[in-house]
Amino acid sequence: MSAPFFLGRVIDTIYSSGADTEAMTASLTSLCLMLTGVFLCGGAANAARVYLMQASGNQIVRNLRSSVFSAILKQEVGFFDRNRTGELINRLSADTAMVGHSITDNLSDGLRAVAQAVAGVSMMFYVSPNLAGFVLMIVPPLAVLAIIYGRYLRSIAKRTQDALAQATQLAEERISNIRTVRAFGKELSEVDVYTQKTDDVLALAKKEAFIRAGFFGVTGLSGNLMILSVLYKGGLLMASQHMTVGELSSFLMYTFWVGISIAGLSSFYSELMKGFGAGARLWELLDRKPEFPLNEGQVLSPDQLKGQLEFCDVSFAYPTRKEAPIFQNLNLLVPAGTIMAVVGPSGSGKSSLVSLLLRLYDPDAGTISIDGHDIRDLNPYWLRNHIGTVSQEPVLFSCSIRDNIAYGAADPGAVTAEDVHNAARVANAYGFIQSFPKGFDTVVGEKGVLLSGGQKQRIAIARALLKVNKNMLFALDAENEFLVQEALERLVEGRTVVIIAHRLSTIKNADSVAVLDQQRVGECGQPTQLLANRQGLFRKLMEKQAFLQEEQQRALL
Ligand SMILES: Nc1ncnc2c1ncn2[C@@H]1O[C@H](COP(=O)(O)OP(=O)(O)OP(=O)(O)O)[C@@H](O)[C@H]1O
Repeated sequence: MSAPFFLGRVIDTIYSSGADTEAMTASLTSLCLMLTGVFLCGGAANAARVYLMQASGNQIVRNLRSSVFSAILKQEVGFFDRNRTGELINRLSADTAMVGHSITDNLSDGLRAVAQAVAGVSMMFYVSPNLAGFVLMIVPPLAVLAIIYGRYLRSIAKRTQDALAQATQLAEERISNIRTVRAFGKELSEVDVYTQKTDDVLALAKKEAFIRAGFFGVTGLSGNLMILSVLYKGGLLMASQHMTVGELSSFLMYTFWVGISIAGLSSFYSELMKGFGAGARLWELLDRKPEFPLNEGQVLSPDQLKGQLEFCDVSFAYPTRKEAPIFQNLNLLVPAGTIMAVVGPSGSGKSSLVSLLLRLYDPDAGTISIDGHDIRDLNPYWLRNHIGTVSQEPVLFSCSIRDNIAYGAADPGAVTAEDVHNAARVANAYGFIQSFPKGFDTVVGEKGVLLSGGQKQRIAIARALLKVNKNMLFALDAENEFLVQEALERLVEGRTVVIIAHRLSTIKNADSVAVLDQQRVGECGQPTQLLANRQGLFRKLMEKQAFLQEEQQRALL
């Protein structure tokens, strides 16, 4: 707005200088050329500013996303019991985008507004320090108001992102479990629940719009007040001959200019505060130290690792349910190279035992050791790499069967097609994979939903095979069909195995069996010996278990 004014002043100066027409034309031409240059340079500088801010902004968001993702993946399993997937996904996508916006596009516009305001205020002081001092008295109360407003906006942005995370959490859970939702015919009621959650977001957005409108109203009003004060005080100064008409009119122009800059600054400040609010949870995530390290600690050499496993006086309760102990003074010894079947009623803690062995959680008391080394001293990354697991419901990723199997290897990129085929053969998976039109390139769907339970297990066995290490331990919880069982037997040959057993046939193949009862190992010994004890826990459990076939029931009697 001040550019034409500037031009007018310059032309005025040239003509009033009394120079001859030729010189005037020459200076006017050079002035026009200079202004064209400035104009073009200004365009180029603006383009460069926008491009650089966008490019660096995208880089910042990318770095932020990757740091947040890395911080999430480093957390201990207990963290994931407390924080839900959809919520974390929301942090990773929506919160980072908001922070990104507030420090990129917005920052770029903000910097321009700051530069404009500084230039405008400087010119005001240049033209009349006296009048500028008077007009800018409005700034301190405006600044106080801005601080209060900023705090409120930050907290509302934080609450909005939290509400959005809740809605995303619900959507993620229902979409990823659509089969269950559909089986219960809950589609419509779920839509209602989701809409309610988004209503919370809307209510907060309305509040934000209201408070923002109020602040913008006040900043607009203060711009007008500045103009009024210029007219009032400037009029007085002019009357007392302390100011000329030209000075007052140029001062007024600069006041307009500063007023516009303040509007730009308000918008910038609002977005920045929203970004700070959205970022609060991100900084919390980034600063959170996992309860135990991921890749620190002792690493055993292959000849040190024999595979003897011992639970000694272990007491444990899940972090989210400290009041409900799962184990109390549990003791269990699995000699190297033997198979230990763990049995017990549902909820007795069989899977929890495996979680402790993998150090997904730490016991509250007692120790778990491998070849005499407390697993808390071992590098968790190394430990998990030496324990093969196949669970009852293995989770596959939504990529090809080949990629799913190769995932088991330390370096999936180095796995050859032959390695994958061999692993599939040993795991009894080769036949069914080849029967698919796309063979090993078949995509298995999210969590492997496009495969049957047994097929998933056999692919999981092939995946575990690629992780095989000479003296590895195994924790198994999968045995429901013959082909799976046969594959498992090949997988575990000669290794220390803890198997969560559901079938008598599996138990009979084990060297010993441990019965979990009342938060400890109630009975442990050879399966045949335990079966012979009619009053024993194992015998009673076997008699009770519905999965015992009639034939086996008779054999027991
Ligand atoms: N992540 C968790 N947080 C809190 N409690 C849990 C968690 N996982 C399991 N539990 C609780 O721990 C107890 C033991 O569960 P666990 O899964 O180890 O039993 P299980 O013997 O393997 O049962 P099942 O034979 O039914 O699979 C149960 O009461 C369960 O509710």
